[in-house]
Amino acid sequence: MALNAQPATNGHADSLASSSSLSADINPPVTNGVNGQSLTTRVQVVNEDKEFSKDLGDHIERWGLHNAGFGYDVVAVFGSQSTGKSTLLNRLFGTTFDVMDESNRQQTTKGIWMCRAQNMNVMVMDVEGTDGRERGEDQDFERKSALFSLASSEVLLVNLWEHQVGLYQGANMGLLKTVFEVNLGLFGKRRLDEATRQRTLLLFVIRDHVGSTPLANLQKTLTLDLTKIWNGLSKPEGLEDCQLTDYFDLAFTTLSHKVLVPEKFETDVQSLRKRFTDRDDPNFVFKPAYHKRIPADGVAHYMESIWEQVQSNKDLDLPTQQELLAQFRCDELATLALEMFNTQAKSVRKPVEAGQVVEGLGGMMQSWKNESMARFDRDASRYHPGVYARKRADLVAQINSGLGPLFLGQLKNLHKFALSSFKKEVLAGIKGDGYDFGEVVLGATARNEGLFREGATEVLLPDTDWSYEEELQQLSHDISLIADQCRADETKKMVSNIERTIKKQMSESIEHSLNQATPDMWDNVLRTFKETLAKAEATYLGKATSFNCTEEENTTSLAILRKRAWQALRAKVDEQLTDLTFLAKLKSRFEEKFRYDKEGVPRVWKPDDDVDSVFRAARDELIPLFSKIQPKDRSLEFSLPSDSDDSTLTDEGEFDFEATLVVFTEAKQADLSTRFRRDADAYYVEAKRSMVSSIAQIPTWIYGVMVVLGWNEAMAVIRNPIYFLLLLMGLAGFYIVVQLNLSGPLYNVAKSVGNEVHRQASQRIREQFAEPPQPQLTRPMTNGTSDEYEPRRRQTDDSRSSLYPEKEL
Ligand SMILES: Nc1nc2c(ncn2[C@@H]2O[C@H](COP(=O)(O)OP(=O)(O)OP(=O)(O)O)[C@@H](O)[C@H]2O)c(=O)[nH]1
Repeated sequence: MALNAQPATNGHADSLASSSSLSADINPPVTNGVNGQSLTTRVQVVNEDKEFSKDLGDHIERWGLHNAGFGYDVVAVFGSQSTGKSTLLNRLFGTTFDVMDESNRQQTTKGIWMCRAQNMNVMVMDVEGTDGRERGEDQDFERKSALFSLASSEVLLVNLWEHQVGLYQGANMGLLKTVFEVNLGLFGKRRLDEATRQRTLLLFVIRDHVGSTPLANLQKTLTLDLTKIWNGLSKPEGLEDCQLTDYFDLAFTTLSHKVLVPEKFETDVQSLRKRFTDRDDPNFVFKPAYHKRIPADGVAHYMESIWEQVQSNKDLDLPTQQELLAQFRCDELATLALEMFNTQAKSVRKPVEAGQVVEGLGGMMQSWKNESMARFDRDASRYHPGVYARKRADLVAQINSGLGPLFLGQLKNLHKFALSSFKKEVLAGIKGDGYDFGEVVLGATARNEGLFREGATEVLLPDTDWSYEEELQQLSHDISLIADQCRADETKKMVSNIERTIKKQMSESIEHSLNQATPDMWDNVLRTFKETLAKAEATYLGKATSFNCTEEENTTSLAILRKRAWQALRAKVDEQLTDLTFLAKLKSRFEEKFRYDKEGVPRVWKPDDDVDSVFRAARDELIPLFSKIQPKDRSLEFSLPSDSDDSTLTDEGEFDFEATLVVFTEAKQADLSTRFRRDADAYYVEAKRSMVSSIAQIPTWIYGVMVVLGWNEAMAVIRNPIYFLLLLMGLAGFYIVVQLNLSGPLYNVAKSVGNEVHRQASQRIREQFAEPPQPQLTRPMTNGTSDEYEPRRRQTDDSRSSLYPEKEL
């Protein structure tokens, strides 16, 4: 048979609908809007085939009790078949259970039904009547339903007719015996103390109370019967002396005859209802001690597992069931909380994976975690505390492990960001002049490590074993690597700058020394070089302290600096001693040596001078001097290790210092010598010629002859006053011209006058002796191509005849 869930539309519910007395207290069924169904929709929890409904959870949700926590109660009714149980429940709670049709008198309630009480957070269970005619001798269901109701309900209503009191069978004593027995099975296995012991209220409702036997008497009879049953039970070991009242509270009430005195019946129902609704009523039934402490959202699962246990005839241990329920529900709630967390965390997973530093990630992570934990705590904390604590710890661990990759990702991204920001800062800091490299690096390191630490602290959640120390150490290491690289670059730059300065400083002095080409030329060059290098090294060391360079780095850099300086010197020497420059230098130097004497006066070679040896000395002295860098003073010698390992800083191959000392190789020297000899030989020849010309001068004796022959003329000028006066005037004029420096202008004037006189004279002579002008020849008409030659031919022809007719005449 299928399980039912029916709204209150059954025709048998007319007795409820027609009840005017209840209408004042119980409002008409209200709907909760879920599929338009009534809040008082009932559900068959267990059907006739003893199958448990899968819909109970949905119904509890529909009844709006799902989130009630512990704020709900469960009441069940027991009693023989057709004793007005459903009628009573409907009257008391406004439920919609089926009521038997009077004309038919057939069993109506089959299995176990449940319905929510109207305007009350109460779940009401209508249990199939005992002594079921329909089930015959099937006592199994009776026992199982009793067990189930006892495990789930706080209050058990035991419904019986007044006339059944005192009877064993009629008063359901058999059923009650079963209840007591199963109760010992359920709760008796553990000796629970007063505080933790779960109690159940047995509320006996004596129907059709006529009034002749007062309630007190009926109560007494029933209590005696119950005690008798209890004492007759075989109790488990250790619980032999436990009393009925240790587990049950007994309460009794009567209801008047429904048919004979319906008004009185209604009044009794109303006052009984008050015991369920009015918390201030001294007989209020829903005492906290009766509550089974199952949160409302776990009721469906709890009841189902109870029924499974009951159905499979396994021992039912409620505390264990509660723990199992707690585990089940806590798992469910943890899954929900985790889903909620994952949905929230998903939004930042991508950017973090893509390498972005997500601002305020730690705050977000904490809030997701808090929200998810709050969601879990709200429902799960109502379950078994031990299970809840365990599951909570599991959930925290799961959430933390979900957040772990975000934490690590954020650390990685912060690392990357801090590293690149460090690099940028250092590069920006060392732009321009006047910076202290060490300070720039220290500042950038502190700032970016601080930045990382700040970001990492923000993302570090409190109740985790996470740490960012390792990543921070890695960052510091990477930063120092970059700083080292920058320092190496800076050092390189500095060495290059110093090298430039060295070049500038040495240049002029070296040029001068090489031009002088004195025997101590290399001494001067090396002295200048060493002084400049010493200054450069001092500059380097001064700057290197701010770079935080290590001793080793300084040694390497200085070695490079020395080598570069030496190479600069060599380059300068090479520049000054290119073939052409050197030949020119040789020439001028040779000229200087060969053509001028030590005082710089031009040499006049005399026949007895040893031109050849002077020439050879001048020629052969210079090339050896320049061919090797070799100072006269040995203390000025400079040396470098040939195998200095600076291949990282220069692109050059192997460095051989000794080779660099050689300016001209043997072959080069020979070549230069040959080329120079041609020029030098020319000077030699010139010197020889000048010797010859000096030999060809006027002999001295000629001057003696001239004095002897001119003696008379000189005497005549001295003795003649006119000649003498003219001589004096001439000398005076010469003196004035020399004193006033007029020799130049006078020379020019004289030259111009001379030129003019010469020109005039030439013209006169030409006029005097010139031939008469030639007549103009008419150019003949020709069409030939040789016009240019024609006049010349004619001129040649006519020269013999009529070209100058006057002359011929
Ligand atoms: N005499 C009398 N009859 C009643 C009383 N209450 C209900 N009845 C009648 O008893 C019959 C059975 O009522 P139900 O409420 O269906 O009884 P039940 O115990 O739920 O029956 P099952 O569910 O079949 O076990 C109906 O005809 C009712 O009208 C009452 O207080 N006194």
